[in-house]
Amino acid sequence: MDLLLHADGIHASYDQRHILKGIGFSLHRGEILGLIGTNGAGKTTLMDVLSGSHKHDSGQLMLAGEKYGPDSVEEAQACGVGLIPQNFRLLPEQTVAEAIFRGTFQANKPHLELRDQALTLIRDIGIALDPDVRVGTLIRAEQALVEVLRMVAEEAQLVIMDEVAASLPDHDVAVLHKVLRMLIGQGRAIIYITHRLDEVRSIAHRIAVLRDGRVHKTLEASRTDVGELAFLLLQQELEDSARPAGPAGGDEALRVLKLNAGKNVRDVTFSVAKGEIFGLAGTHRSGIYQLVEALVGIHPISSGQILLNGQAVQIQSLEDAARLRVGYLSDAADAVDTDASIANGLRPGSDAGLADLHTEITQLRTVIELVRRMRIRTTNIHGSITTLSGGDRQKVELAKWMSTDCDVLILSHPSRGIDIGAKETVYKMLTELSQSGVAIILLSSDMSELVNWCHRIGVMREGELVTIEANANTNEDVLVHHMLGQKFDSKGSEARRVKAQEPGPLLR
Ligand SMILES: Nc1ncnc2c1ncn2[C@@H]1O[C@H](COP(=O)(O)OP(=O)(O)OP(=O)(O)O)[C@@H](O)[C@H]1O
Repeated sequence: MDLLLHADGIHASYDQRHILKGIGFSLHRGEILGLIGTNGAGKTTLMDVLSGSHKHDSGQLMLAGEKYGPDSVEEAQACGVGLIPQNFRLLPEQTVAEAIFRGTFQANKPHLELRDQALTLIRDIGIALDPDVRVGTLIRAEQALVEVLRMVAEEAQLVIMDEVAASLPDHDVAVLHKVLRMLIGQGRAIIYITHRLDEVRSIAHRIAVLRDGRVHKTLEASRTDVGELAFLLLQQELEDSARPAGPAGGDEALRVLKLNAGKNVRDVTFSVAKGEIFGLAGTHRSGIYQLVEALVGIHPISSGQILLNGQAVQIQSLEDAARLRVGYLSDAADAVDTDASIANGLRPGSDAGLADLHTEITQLRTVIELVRRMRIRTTNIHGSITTLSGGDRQKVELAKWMSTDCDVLILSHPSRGIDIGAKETVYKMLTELSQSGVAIILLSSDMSELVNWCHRIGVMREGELVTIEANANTNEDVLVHHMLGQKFDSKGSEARRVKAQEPGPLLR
């Protein structure tokens, strides 16, 4: 194969903190290199170096046989290197055609010409996207495809994808993978970062395991398995988490009665007990997001009732929800308060200025314990949240909600961006929280997570709650079947991501 990129002895740091400690690897045209590593291992830093947003201190990069070391994103782009970050940088008001050509030399062409070119690209790739719709109205899977098309329009030879599939359901991940295989068929190369080990095995040719700023090992994807990858990452076997045994059995904490919210939530009725973890599954257009947003007052309710501890309540804003002790962790990219320090982000109530010395010390002990337990990589808990890796920021946000005094806690994709080791901790903490009597509603696109973590799982499709499954009577395939409204048999969870090749709505 034709060598595209070679990295040798790459070192990089932030504020005197040595992050990359001599990275070496190579990448060929037509190849997908999976990159895995625990939170804070240095994956994003390495990608920032390659895509021109962070300068390395020493070491050598060669791209297509030439010395490479971009000083800016634009320079990297001109050399054929493009990055798709986890939080897409799309402007919601732009049309698909404008978004595809944004930042390219073609962006100033007349609208109709851009539209025709976008249509050709869309057709060549074989996906179903309307070039005239605004990107703000697309679901995340469609936005991911727009970002991929932007790479094609930029004529990127090396495409870097940083956790792009996080929080996408399996059938959308399968479509994305299909498009990526098409891109490498055209001679491009891809670096694919993910925390999902089954996914990386199904898409990558080789997998590089990054540990503490170094490439610890590179493996052929076809010759490894999830167990070996987990061991290489964590240096220990992954614990088998037991599925919740039996129903939660507490008194009712929340009851939702014939709730209607626009056309996306129709006649939804369910209840969640104290101490229960209640999962919610559904595609991006199923109405699950509007349902939870209606429960916390973000999305207006047209009719129906919400009862908390048997009392009917009106929740018209997030403030109402907080007053009624209903917490909500959304999975929106802008949810993290970037001005806060790590300690303040983790502190329950977090009004540090008013605390007496004793309270302050107790709170700091709690913060230090959380940092240790959740394996947050930091040398300074008073430093800004922005100095944390993406996964560690998510842990701070999650820990804050878990230590807030709520009766009902709604968590949307709580493990997004969190590595497999810390995921186990998250599950233990959620279990402890539910055992203390909190009712938890968990939205996830990861069916294994729902099955492993939840007492019962409700599935929404086309605005309706089509089933509520008791944990003991369900599995991932049954949930996907209800989500899509069609039979689905993956023959085992590890193959699920590879086999979900049914032409979904995204493919033509
Ligand atoms: N802007 C910054 N300033 C200071 N330190 C930073 C900054 N960005 C990242 N770091 C530190 O660099 C280390 C590596 O972070 P990086 O984001 O590369 O990790 P990662 O492997 O991508 O993690 P994740 O899986 O959580 O995304 C972390 O310990 C983080 O605290």
